[in-house]
Amino acid sequence: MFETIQGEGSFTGIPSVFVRLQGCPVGCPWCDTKHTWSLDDALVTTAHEVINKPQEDEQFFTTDENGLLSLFNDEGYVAKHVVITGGEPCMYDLRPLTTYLHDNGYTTQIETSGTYEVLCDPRTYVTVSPKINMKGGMEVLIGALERANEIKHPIAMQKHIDELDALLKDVSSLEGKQVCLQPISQQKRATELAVKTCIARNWRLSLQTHKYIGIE
Ligand SMILES: C[S@@+](CC[C@H](N)C(=O)[O-])C[C@H]1O[C@@H](n2cnc3c(N)ncnc32)[C@H](O)[C@@H]1O
Ligand SMILES: Nc1nc2[nH]cc(C(=O)O)c2c(=O)[nH]1
Ligand code: SF4
Ligand SMILES: [Mg+2]
Repeated sequence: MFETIQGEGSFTGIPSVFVRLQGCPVGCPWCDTKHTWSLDDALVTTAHEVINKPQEDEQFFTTDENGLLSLFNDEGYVAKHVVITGGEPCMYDLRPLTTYLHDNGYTTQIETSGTYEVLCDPRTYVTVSPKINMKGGMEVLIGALERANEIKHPIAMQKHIDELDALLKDVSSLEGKQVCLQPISQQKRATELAVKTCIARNWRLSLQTHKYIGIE
C-alpha cells in the first residue's frame, strides 16, 4: 500500500493510493511485479512492516475494508483515488471494498488481467490489461472486457496488436471504452510500434510514466 501518482492509462498524473493485492497465478514472463505472485502464509507480516519496507519484497499483510481505511488515515494519505492492483486483484470479490471506498468519498479503479470475473461496485473504473492465451479462458476474458472502462494492452511486437484486434472483435461495443497500448518494459522498439499504431488507430498511448521519473 502506498501513495503515488497514477503512472499509466487515462488517469495518468492523478495522485492515488495504490493497494496491491497479493497473489497471481497468471505468470506473464515480463511481469514487473513478480514479488506479488506468492500467497505463502510464511510471507504474512504486519501492515507497518509492509508499508515501511525499503524496497519491494514478497511480504504482505491482511486486513479488511475498515482496517484499510484506518490505515489510509494513519498514513495521512490525501489522495482520493484508490487504485486496486496486484498481483491479480480479481482473484477476490472486490464488491465490499470498492463500495465501502465509494461510500466514504473515494473513487476507485481496478487494474486487472481479465483472467477472473470482475466483481466490483458499478462506480469503479475498470482497466483490463488482457492476458491472451493465459489462465481463465475466453469466456471470463470477454466478460471482463465488456465491463472494462479502459482496455490497456501491453505490447512488444505486431503479433500482440493482431491478437488484440482479434479479441476486440468479440466485444459487443467499444463505445465509451478507452483503448490504450502500453509498451512492455519501456523497450524502444515496442514504444515506436505503440506510437505508430496509436496514431493509425486513434488509440491512446500509455507509457509507464512512473518508471521514467523513478517513482513508485
Ligand atoms: C502488474 S499488473 C497487476 C494487475 C493485473 N494483474 C494485470 O495484469 O492487469 C499492472 C499493470 O502492469 C502491466 N505490466 C506488468 N508488467 C509490465 C511490463 N514489464 N511492461 C509494461 N506493462 C507491464 C500489466 O499489463 C498491467 O496493466
Ligand atoms: N505509479 C504507478 N502507476 C501504476 N499504474 C498501474 C500500476 C500497477 O502496477 O498496477 C502502477 C504502479 O506500479 N505505479
Ligand atoms: S496478470 Fe498481472 S500481476 Fe499477474 S503475472 Fe501478469 S502482469 Fe503480473
Ligand atoms: Mg506497476
